[in-house]
Parts: sequence; structure tokens; C-alpha cells
Amino acid sequence: MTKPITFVTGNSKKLEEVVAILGNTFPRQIVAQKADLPELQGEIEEICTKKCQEAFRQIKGPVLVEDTCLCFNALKGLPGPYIKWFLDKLGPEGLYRMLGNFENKGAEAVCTFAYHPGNPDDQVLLFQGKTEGEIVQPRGPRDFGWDPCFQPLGYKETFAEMPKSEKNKISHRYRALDKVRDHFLKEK
Ligand SMILES: O=P(O)(O)OP(=O)(O)OP(=O)(O)OC[C@H]1O[C@@H](n2cnc3c(O)ncnc32)[C@H](O)[C@@H]1O
Ligand SMILES: [Mg+2]
Repeated sequence: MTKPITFVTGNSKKLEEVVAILGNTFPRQIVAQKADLPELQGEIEEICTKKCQEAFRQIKGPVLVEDTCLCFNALKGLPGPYIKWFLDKLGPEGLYRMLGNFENKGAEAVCTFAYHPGNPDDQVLLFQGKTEGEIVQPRGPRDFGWDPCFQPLGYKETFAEMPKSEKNKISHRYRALDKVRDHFLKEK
């Protein structure tokens, strides 16, 4: 029997989207585990790999984790993986104001899933999805992170303003999960 995959996250909104995006199209059973895993500083791939290894250390079976970055072009990719702390302190308005002196409001949302197959010698696999957009004055409901100040390229609505089903067709998370799904469909 193939073991279920434990998706470890402390963020219930992420989990909601993962469940909505995968629907019943995923070939393996996924169970969720709430935990705030430590995140070491570094480049995104390194942060995700370490986060995943820590999840494996705790769960001792197949684990999936995810890390989301918001990268401002004018700031050469920052805040990137540190967006959580910028958002906590400044809110979506403050993120918009950070770019006040820059003409370039371009940004990239980057979602990276890391999977550990569950045996001690296994390597961590990474799957990344990106969505380009612009940082705008916040609009829309405040229920998920920086969604009110991120307007995807080619759209007139922020992620917060569009229906969830629309966001889930074009988001960084959707694009990353598409690669995760492909991997497991091939494995079958
Ligand atoms: O336990 P984990 O999975 O790490 O959950 P987290 O909330 O700590 O998430 P991250 O470390 O990946 O930090 C990303 C930050 O960006 C926010 N975020 C993640 N995905 C988002 C999305 O699709 N739209 C808006 N905000 C998002 C999230 O709330 C965090 O503040
Ligand atoms: Mg985190």
C-alpha cells in the first residue's frame, strides 16, 4: 500500500487552495498536518529543501511542504521569501508604499513545493510555479495575505477581488501544483 503524503503547513488558506486546485485529480492520498516549520534564511530552493527535510524528520514518511515568495522587480527580488514578515509589519498598504519611489511596480509571485518521498536516503524534489503581476493600492477582501495588493498581469482585478476559482486557474500555486500532479501521474 502506498503511504499517504502529509502536507505540512501552518497556513489554512494555503491548504484551502491546495485542496481546491487538486480536487479529485491527484493520484495519491494527501493528509494535512498543521505545524509551523522553521525556515532558514537563504535562496528559495535551499529554504524549501531544509523546510521539507525538517518536515520529514517530524513525520517520518512522505511529506510535502510549500513556500511562497513575493518578489519585487525594483528591489531585485526582495522581499522574496521574507514577504511574510514584511506583510506582518506593514500590511498590504505598506507593501505598496514600499515601491512609492519606484516607477517599476512589477512583481512575481513564486510558489515552490518540496516533496520528500519518505525514506531516509531519498532526495527532496522541488516544483515551482510563477505568476507575474503588479503591486497596486490594496483592493478587495483581506482574508489571504498580500492578495489585495497583487494584480496579475493582464487582469484588472487583484487576486483578492477575483473569485477564488479564477485565482486558482492562474496562480503561482496552481502552476506549481500542476507540476506536482504531473510528477505523481507519471509515477503511477
Ligand atoms: O507554514 P507555511 O506553509 O510556511 O505557511 P506561511 O503562512 O508561513 O507561508 P510562507 O512561509 O510561505 O510565507 C508566505 C507569506 O505569504 C502569504 N501568502 C502565501 N501564499 C499567498 C497567496 O497565494 N496570496 C497571498 N498571500 C499569500 C502567507 O500568508 C505568508 O504571509
Ligand atoms: Mg512559513
